[in-house]
Amino acid sequence: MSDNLTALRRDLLRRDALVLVVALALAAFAILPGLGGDPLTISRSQSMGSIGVALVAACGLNLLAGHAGLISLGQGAFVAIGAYVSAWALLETGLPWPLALILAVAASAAVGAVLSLAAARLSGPQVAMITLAFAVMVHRLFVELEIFGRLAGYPNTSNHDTSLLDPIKIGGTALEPPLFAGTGPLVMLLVGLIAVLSFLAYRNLAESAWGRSLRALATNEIVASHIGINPRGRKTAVFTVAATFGGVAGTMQTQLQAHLQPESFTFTLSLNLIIMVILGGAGRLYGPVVGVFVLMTLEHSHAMQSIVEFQQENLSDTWFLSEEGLTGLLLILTLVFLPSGLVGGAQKLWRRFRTRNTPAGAQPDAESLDIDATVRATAQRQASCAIDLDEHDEVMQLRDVTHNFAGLKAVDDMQLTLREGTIHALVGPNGAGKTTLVNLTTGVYPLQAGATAHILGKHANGLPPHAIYQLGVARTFQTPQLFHGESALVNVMSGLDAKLGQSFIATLLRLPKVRRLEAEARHRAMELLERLGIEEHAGTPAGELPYGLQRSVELARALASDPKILILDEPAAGLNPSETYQLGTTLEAIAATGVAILLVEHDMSLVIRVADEVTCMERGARIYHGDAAGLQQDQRVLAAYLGDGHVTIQGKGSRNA
Ligand SMILES: Nc1ncnc2c1ncn2[C@@H]1O[C@H](COP(=O)(O)OP(=O)(O)OP(=O)(O)O)[C@@H](O)[C@H]1O
Repeated sequence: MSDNLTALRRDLLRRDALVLVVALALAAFAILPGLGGDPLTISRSQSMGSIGVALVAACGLNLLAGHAGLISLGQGAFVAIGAYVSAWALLETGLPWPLALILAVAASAAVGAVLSLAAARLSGPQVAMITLAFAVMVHRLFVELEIFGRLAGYPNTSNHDTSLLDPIKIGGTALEPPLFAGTGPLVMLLVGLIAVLSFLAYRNLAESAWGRSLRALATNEIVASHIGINPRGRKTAVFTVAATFGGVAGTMQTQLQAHLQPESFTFTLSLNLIIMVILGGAGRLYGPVVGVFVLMTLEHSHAMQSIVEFQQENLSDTWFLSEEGLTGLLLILTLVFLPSGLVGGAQKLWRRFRTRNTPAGAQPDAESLDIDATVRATAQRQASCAIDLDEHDEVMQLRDVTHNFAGLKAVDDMQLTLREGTIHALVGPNGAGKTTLVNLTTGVYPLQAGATAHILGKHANGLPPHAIYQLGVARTFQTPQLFHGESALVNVMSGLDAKLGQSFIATLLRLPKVRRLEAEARHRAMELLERLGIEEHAGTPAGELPYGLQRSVELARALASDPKILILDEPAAGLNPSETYQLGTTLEAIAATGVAILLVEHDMSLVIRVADEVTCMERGARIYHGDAAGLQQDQRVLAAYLGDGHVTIQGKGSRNA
């Protein structure tokens, strides 16, 4: 354990050091040439400034599109709003410059929040469409609005040699816009500083429980809501955050250009930003940094222009790909050959290199046991330990629950009670309605009028999955639903993130409390992995783990929130006998800590071995409720489920199920 923790700590320190190096490199890139005394050339300032602007906008976009999976084609519109509103506020309102910039960023954020109210209801291509329409609308708005000078731009002057914007002053020193004064190192200082601070804020969000929740949302909304994330609330938040980064980029653009033209903010800007994110690696921390530098270097080094000229000279001077066409081609090639972008591709290579050079870790114990003999021996030992269910408090009561799917009665007037510290098995033939009942219990489907659900003394009718999670209910799924790109450790951490109670501002600033909670969450997740015997796989991406281990990671994630009620949907499916036996032992150990377990399962040897109480369903209705011994004698159960040839296994039994 301590070795693992030390390795984790070392890994964290390495990541922190890398962030610091990147931030310093960004700062040096933006600031040093200006402070060296050499006047910045106009084109140099333009290149460096535009890289800073694009970086900030792309970082925000990566949170939205890369981490949360909401592809936005409208990030350029928020840059436009930030730029125009900051120019207007500097010129017209007489506000001190910091307030003028804050006003502009707030305007972008507010518009983003309004747009998110619509976008948060949607997903996938619909979000892309809505943001595309928004980008076109905003561009047209700045083309049409008299106050912003229409096509002539803003401020509306034909004399572009001097800026109409009052230069920003810091301590009496004016920050001349470099395009006009030719140098403007202080402007570059300000722009560089904003870029670095924005990058750090982006990193703080991405590398936190908040960032993990975005990636969970992107992978599977239903699963995310079962680990306490409110999908709509989180989508609204990330939309607003991305718009805020866009607004910040816009205020930087104003400082660099001083004269704004609508043509700088066409849909192409939004398209370029999403290309940068995808090229660098959507959802990867350094994706936007790499994407912005590569694409902008290609543009500013005139490499693109050279390729266009090459085509014209050697192929055809009428049929050739323009610079924009080449950028589009780059996007297509990236999506086809490098879907995880340059950073993702490099990480994959690195992992392959490391696995090749690391001795294989111990595999799970595949030693085959004589399960039948073991089960019978355990069952006989336990038969004498029948428990008195009345001594265990009820923690969940479901009454009169019915659910129809387009005329099919999947659940028919079901009753179910779970008791603290006991295992209640829910069995029945395929299609009996077990999973539907679980989904009704955890809020995936609403309960019909007349049904009641009480969970830990609270009325739970109408509560969505994330609210049911907060009551103390955790679940697993019929097929393991892990976040495949994340390590096993991060998957387990995500199970307790919603309970950490980290505020957004504290996360943004990475306050000491956040760092402490993050370390504790890691520690707790490692403990759980160790408890399930899979700690050596902590750093492996969940998607690369064998099926049985994925089930264990999912169980650890469910346990991470310290649930009072644990619902497991066919946890033994796909496990070998040895793994199933270990699972049974684990479930008994969990129940012994006071957790109520609802076990949906077809493996009768497991059910009979561990269940204190059994409910059998057929065609949506309850046909049996009692102990495991009674289940095997019940004529309806034998006819509908177990079959006449069922060999009776002795189980735990209970005195009054
Ligand atoms: N989303 C859905 N839309 C329509 N019908 C559904 C839906 N989900 C389940 N059903 C139907 O409802 C019935 C109950 O299905 P459910 O998955 O709850 O059964 P189950 O007991 O969990 O089965 P299994 O043991 O195979 O998992 C089945 O007839 C199934 O086809």
